[in-house]
Amino acid sequence: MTPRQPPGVLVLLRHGQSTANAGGVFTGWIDVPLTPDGRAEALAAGRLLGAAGLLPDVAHTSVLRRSIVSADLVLSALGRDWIPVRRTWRLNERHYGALTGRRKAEVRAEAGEERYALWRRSLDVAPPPAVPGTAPPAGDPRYAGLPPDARPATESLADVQARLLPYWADHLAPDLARGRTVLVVAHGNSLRALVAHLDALPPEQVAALNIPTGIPLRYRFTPDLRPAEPAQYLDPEAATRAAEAVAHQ
Ligand SMILES: O=C(O)[C@@H](CO)OP(=O)(O)O
Repeated sequence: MTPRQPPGVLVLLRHGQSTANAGGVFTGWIDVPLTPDGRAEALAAGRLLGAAGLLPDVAHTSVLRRSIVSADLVLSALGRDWIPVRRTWRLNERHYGALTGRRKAEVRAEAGEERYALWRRSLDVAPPPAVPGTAPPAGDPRYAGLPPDARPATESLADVQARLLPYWADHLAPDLARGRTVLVVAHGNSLRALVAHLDALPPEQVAALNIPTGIPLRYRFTPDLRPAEPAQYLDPEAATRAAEAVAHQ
């Protein structure tokens, strides 16, 4: 029997700061660009990966440009623009329903602290659905091939997990099983959904989980693709500070 290859390393990265992040706006599936600071964060993430000797063999992004451009910047900083990159709507940010495009401070004042926290961080509560035709995927050609039952009007974090886990099983896990270093550049809530799954977090820990922009999070695995140790941010102090800032938005 040939011995199994040791699994590869997974690096999760939330895109750099977007214009909506900077403006305190619920983003979801809106396709906003990075700010200049966000571009700098992505380049710095590339340098952190290089310093840690983590050179991606393959990358995966959502179909939203803040993740696409962040991945491009990371790979260019590493001189690895040539690796294969796959894009999927399954890594998109959580669809924020009727909150999409609204200012967070305004929603919090209207809905109250408790509902605001449930909408942002609970596992099961989805925001109210978007009025049909007012938010992507409506009218956006990148989603033209999505079947009607995969076109969200809102999503809870559990809904995000349900659409993301097939991608983990079909693409991310097989890349890792082949020993590849796998870079996933995605979003605050799609990464919360993946981390909650990988770390088997109970709902109360999911509610307290915040992912900072632009700081790589490294996972090493056992042969059956369970985390071999707690995942590590490549800049832990900056990650703690930035995650607290996200929590208090
Ligand atoms: O607006 C969003 O789509 C997300 C991530 O930016 O925000 P939050 O951290 O409130 O879930």
